[in-house]
Formats: sequence, C-alpha cells, structure tokens
Amino acid sequence: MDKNIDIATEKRTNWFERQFKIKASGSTIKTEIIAGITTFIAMSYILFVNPTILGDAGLDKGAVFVATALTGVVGCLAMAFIANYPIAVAPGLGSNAFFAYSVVLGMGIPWQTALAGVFVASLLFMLVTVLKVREVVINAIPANLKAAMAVGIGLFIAFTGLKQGGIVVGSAKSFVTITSWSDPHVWLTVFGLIVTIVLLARKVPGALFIGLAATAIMGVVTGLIAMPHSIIASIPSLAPTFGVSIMNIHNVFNVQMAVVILVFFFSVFFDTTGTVIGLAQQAGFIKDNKMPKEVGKALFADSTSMIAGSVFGSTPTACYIESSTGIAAGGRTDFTAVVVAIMFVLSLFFSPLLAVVTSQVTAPILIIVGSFMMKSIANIDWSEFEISFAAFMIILCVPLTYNISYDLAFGLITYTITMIAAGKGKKCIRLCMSLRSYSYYYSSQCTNYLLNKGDYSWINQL
Ligand SMILES: Nc1nc2[nH]cnc2c(=O)[nH]1
Repeated sequence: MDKNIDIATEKRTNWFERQFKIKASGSTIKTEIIAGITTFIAMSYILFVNPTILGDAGLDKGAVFVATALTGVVGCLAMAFIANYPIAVAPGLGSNAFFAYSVVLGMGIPWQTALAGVFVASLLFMLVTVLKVREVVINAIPANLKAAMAVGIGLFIAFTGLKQGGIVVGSAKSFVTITSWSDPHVWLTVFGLIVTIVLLARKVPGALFIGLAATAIMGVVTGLIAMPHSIIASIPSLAPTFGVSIMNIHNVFNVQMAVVILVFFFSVFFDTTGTVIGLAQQAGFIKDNKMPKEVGKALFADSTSMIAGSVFGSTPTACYIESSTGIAAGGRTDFTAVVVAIMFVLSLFFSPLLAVVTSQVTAPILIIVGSFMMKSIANIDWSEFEISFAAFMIILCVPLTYNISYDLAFGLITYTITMIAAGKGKKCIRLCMSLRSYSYYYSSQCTNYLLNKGDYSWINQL
C-alpha cells in the first residue's frame, strides 16, 4: 500500500519536474513560490490603479478590477506554458492612462470603440508574431521617432498624474500653473510621492504597492478618504465590460482609430520585445549574445493575453518589468509565473479595497512611471537636426495636444521634410519599398498557415 503511494507521489513529482524543470534549472519549488509572490507584490498595485484610471474614462470599476485580474491570470499562464519564462503579464500601466486620458477623454472616442481598437491591435500583434515579421515592424518607424513616442507618452502620463493629484492646475493667464496648496488632498499626493520615491531610491521590493497602500491608509486616517465597508467580498460582475470590444468592432474603421490602433500595437510590441530581452538577460537565459527563441513565444503569449484582456474589458497587456524582482529572488522557471496567476485568482475577492484608491493615491504612481519612460530619450540622436527636430515635436506635442494622431503626424511630416531637405529622402523611400515587398511575401505565408489549421507545431517555431 505504502509502495503504491510512493509510486503515485513519484509519478506526480516526475510530471511536475518534466513540466517546470525546476531542479534542472538549479532552482527549488520554495524559491519559485517566493519569486512568484515577490513579483505579484511588486505589480499588484495595477489591480487597484487600472480600475481607477479606466473608471475616469467611464468603465465600470468593479468590472475592470475583475478584467485586470483575469487578464493577469491568462497572461501569466500563457507566459508559463507557451514561453516557459518566469515573467508576469498584466494590463500595462501607461497604456491604460493613455487609453483613458488621451484616447477617450482627449480625443473624445467612446470607451467602447477604444476597447475595440485594443482588440484589433491585439489581433495585429498576434499576426505579426505568428508571421514572424518582427524585424519589419522594428524597422517600420525610425528608431529615433519610436524613442520619442515613449518619452512623449511618459511626459503625458506624468502630466496626468500632476493634474490628477491637483499639483498642477489650469490657469487663465498661463494655461497651467502650480496649485495654491490650500486643498489637503494635494498634500496626500505629495505624501504618496515622497514615500514612494524614498522606497524606490532605497530599492525596497514592492515600492509602488507599499507607496500606494501608505497613501491610501494616510487618506483614511486623516479622513480624506472614506473607510471601506469591508476588505473581502464576492467577485464583482464582469458584465459591464465583457465582450464590449467585439460588439463595437464596426466603429474602428476610420483614420483616427487606425492611428490609435497603431499606437497601441507599436507601444505593446516594443515594450514586450524590450522587456522580455532585458528580463531574459537578467535571468541568464541569453547565451553568446543570441536572441533566445522564447522571445517570439513571449510575444505570442502577450498577444494572447492582450486579446483576452480586450474581451474581458481591459487595456493592452505588458510583460511586467516588475518580474525582475521575482527573478532577483531566484525565480528561473515558468512555475514563478504560475504562482503569480494563482495570486491574481485569490485577489479577486479583495474588490472593496478599490474604494480607497482615489486619484490622489494613483497620482504618485503615474508621475513615477512617467519618469521611468524618460530613459528612452538617451536613444535619440540629438546631433542631427533633421532627426532630432521630429523627435522633439513628438515629445512636445504628446502632453500638450492630448491627441496622439496629431503627434505622430507632426513627427512623421517634419521628419520627411527635414530628411528630404538634408538630402536623405532615399532612406524614407527605401523603407516603404521594403515594407511593400515584405507584405507580399507574408500574405502568402499567411495563406499557408491558414491552410495548415489544426497543426499547432508552428508555436515552437515562433
Ligand atoms: N514593461 C512594462 N512593465 C510595466 N509595469 C507596469 N506597467 C508596465 C508596462 O506598461 N510595461
């Protein structure tokens, strides 16, 4: 009898090891669990920040809370079982602020249509990954302009944070100005900002989450935020946002939405590619400076979760840079990502805490994440005027116009003018030609894939 139990346990252990290769990776189950929990703590603020930001755009907060958690579950499991990486996936901070404040409130696009745009962008992302046209996409927009977009969106997010927190206010004389400091809510934002930047500077794991929690507690203690009625409750309904993206797909066929879709697509694509390579480097997965084949699978996993997220009612997903905390804690296998997925499931019962996450509580995070995006400014070639002026126009106009289609248009038009004037017009034309020939080649590849439907071996070749 004991022998039978032993054999059964050994079989289970073998399955577990075959699946997650924990021993083979030089890790232990305990280390992987600790790594998963560490990553989750570092990123869990998104569960409360996402509903607050998307709530400003008119989405139901309870539904977005559930959509965020479910997207995290799908994303982490997809990353674990498709790419086998210890990387967590959830709706990205940055794209949600961009969705709410620029696309919906700035450009006046209904949130239902914007969500349909996220769905189309995620299909495009998946198509590009499956057809392996990574390089074409990477080369499609000049590197300097891509970097400028990230910087501009970073400035935009930080500006939104300053506005939400009440630190920067409107002015009839100078357009914007500093607050009068008479509103105590503004001081709550300042408190949160100071606590969070001190924690970040001291490299405390989960600094953003702890900063958010400290600001919310300070708000409740000082009476600036109402006490929540409870901490645990049943799961809110997903009905207000579920499937809305698909039902509104007919509204995305116009130029304005085409630009929004491209911006979502490009920002997710470059974010995921960059983050996965950075994290794979940290985990020691990159040998001989060769791009690991799992990068393609990670892009596929991310696009899968982005599709799921947009159907649930959430904004584009990202491979979370916070996964670096779990990797630093020793996480080396996909089991780390599975643990994060389990934590997301458990978090579904904590929705009442949403009530204490007001805009003063999220403002410090927006300002800080904006600063994270500034680092791309170093990738812009400031020595060549014909390049740098277009980049400058994009950076300047993203926060000032609140309208990404104008920014991209300003950037591309000034880039074309200055490049032609500098006698480098051929570079722009060559780019268009290569895009056209790639599109012919890959449309035939696409047909092949469709004819081979039912055969999923191609996932291994991503
Ligand atoms: N890479 C990445 N990490 C994040 N962590 C929180 N939001 C994001 C995001 O948009 N991208």
